[in-house]
Amino acid sequence: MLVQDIMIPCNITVQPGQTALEAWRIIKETQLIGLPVTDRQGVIIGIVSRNEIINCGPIVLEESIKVQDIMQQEVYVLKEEAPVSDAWTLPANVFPVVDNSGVVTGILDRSDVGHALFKVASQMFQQIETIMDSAHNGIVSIDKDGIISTFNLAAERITHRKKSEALGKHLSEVIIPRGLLDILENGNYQSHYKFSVEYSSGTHIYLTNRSPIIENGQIVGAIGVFQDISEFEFISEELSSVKQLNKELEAIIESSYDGIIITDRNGQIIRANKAHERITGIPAESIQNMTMADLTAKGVYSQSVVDAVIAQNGTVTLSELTSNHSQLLVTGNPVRNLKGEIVRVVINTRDMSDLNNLKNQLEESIALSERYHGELTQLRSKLIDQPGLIVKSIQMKQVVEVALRLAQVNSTVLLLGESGVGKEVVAKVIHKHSKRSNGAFITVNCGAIPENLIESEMFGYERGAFTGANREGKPGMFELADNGTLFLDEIGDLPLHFQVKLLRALQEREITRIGGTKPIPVNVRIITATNQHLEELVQDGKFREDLYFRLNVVPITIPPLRERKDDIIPLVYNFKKHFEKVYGMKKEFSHQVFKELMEYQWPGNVREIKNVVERLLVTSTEPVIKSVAIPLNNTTPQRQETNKVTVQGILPLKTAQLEMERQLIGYALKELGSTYKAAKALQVDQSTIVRKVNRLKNNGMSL
Ligand SMILES: Nc1ncnc2c1ncn2[C@@H]1O[C@H](COP(=O)(O)OP(=O)(O)OP(=O)(O)O)[C@@H](O)[C@H]1O
Repeated sequence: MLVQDIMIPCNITVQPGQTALEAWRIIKETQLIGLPVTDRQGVIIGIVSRNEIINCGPIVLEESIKVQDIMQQEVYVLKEEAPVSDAWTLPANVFPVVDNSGVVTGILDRSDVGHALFKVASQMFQQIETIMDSAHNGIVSIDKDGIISTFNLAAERITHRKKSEALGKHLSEVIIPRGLLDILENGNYQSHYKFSVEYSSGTHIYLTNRSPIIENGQIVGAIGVFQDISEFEFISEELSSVKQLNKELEAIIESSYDGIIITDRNGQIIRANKAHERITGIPAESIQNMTMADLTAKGVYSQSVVDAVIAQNGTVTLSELTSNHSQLLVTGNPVRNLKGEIVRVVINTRDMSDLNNLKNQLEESIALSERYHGELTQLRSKLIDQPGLIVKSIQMKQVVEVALRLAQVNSTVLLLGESGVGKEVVAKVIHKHSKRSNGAFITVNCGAIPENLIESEMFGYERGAFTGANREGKPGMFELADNGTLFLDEIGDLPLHFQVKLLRALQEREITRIGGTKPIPVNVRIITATNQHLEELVQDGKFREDLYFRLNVVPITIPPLRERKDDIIPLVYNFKKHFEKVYGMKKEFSHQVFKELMEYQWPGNVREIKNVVERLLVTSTEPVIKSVAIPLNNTTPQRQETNKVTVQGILPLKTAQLEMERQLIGYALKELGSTYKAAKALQVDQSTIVRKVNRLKNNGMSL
């Protein structure tokens, strides 16, 4: 606002020599608040104001009182175009106003200046309030006592408190964050300060700038501008997850072995991966400026899959043969906007030549592996097919396969199975296929050696070691089996006192002959066998646990014949052929014979089959044997068969006793296969059988 806008226009002036009364009359007539006093040249030299004339009282009515007597010489002349605020700062109540050439054009009253400035201030205040209310950010100001003095519309919206409720109240009664009060105390400016407030509806995050209001160096209040950025925070989180997603997508596209290009609906290429460069030879950078039409023009593709996708409004797969004879499978997938319009096409290019090569290689590998498999099976069956060894059932094949594998290593093997199942046969297979096959295979039937002889049998003795010993001394089984295999059958019958010695020999790999002082190193592979339950013997204290663990390194269980019936007929044929050769005869078995043999439970297992076949061949007079004439299951006689012993003449009782024992024990051993079983069947101790067998041998009688 300028001086000319609020001045009272007037060009009347008075001379210093004019009477005060004259000046009073002019003021009264014109209603002016004062008149400028000019000299003869028209220069303003003072001012007479209405108040001053009145203050002079009745004296002004006297002719002698001149203007110069009552005028104020300290006069502040204002230019028409000066801002009104200039007048406010000057110490005068009436101001003469002049134009640019210094001619008096008006009079300005200080109270008009005050009114004008107040009006301007009101307008400005109104404007500031409008500006504050139109601000998106909440604005709150407080005075030095924390009383809210400003609270704009955005603050209303953000805090859900009415301006009318907020103004004049202490800040802590209106809003939760009290940070503005801290500013009153510390006077620090706080910029971009983030804080969150928990509401029942959820958490809101705010960003605020707070600053103190300072007047004359004193904090008189504080103002805070704040913004609810919960939405931005959410968007920012969304944005970073979208960015992450974009990165992942890029990584996926780049890691694809297939070529991938993305175009807009017009075929303009937006993106292509490295694999596409590998397949087509067009650098991924230069392809960015191309279209699908360019690629077809270059002969990379014979037709545009983008056009096909647009035409068919869906996924399209095309088969392409490139100029360098690569076969490509090109699939275009449309990407649609919310309206369902196609906006992008993602093209996957697969080089089928690689796949075809791989397919061919795979087929070749399969053929090769089938050939190797066939050869392996042949080799395996060649290995399994040992002369005189029948391995037809799956169970027995598994046993022999394991045995062949174990032949390659030196582990101690424990063969488990009923009497006559073929434990010794399997032990021999292991030995025969091992690196020790050139060494000896020594079998020791632990149950057949008298307790007092076992050590000398196993470890040998030096000359003169004991009475009755060979003069020259004798090597034991360990020495005989050096560099070969020692098969310890019926290991469960080993006397306890010898078990500890055997364990030491196995651990130290050396033995000491009886009567000897020097240990003899031996390189022997130990295979043991038993038809007893060693764990039970261990529990009963009849077998040392440490020896049991030392021997039970690799156990192989040979199933009984009744559990592998597929072996029965091949075994029968095998033994038939064998005994026909031995006895020089040829006979046939009827269907009935095979049926009976198949149905029988074979408690004596393979050994029993062997005996039965021999018996059938030698006892039958017919060329075709019609049935198994002898009772098959007569292997474990429990009844007293008194009529089985016949006396045909007189002979010494001792001789008769020996002969009876020879026949009976010999029969039992042949039928049942072990001293253990024979002892059980004859209802005596096993040691009795062993003792009697030795007595018979000592009497020159063979079993
Ligand atoms: N698979 C087989 N093929 C041919 N003959 C076999 C087969 N299995 C065992 N035999 C024969 O059966 C008889 C008994 O076999 P072997 O002595 O190996 O049995 P074992 O289990 O060791 O018996 P024991 O426990 O009584 O010592 C032997 O004459 C052996 O040749």
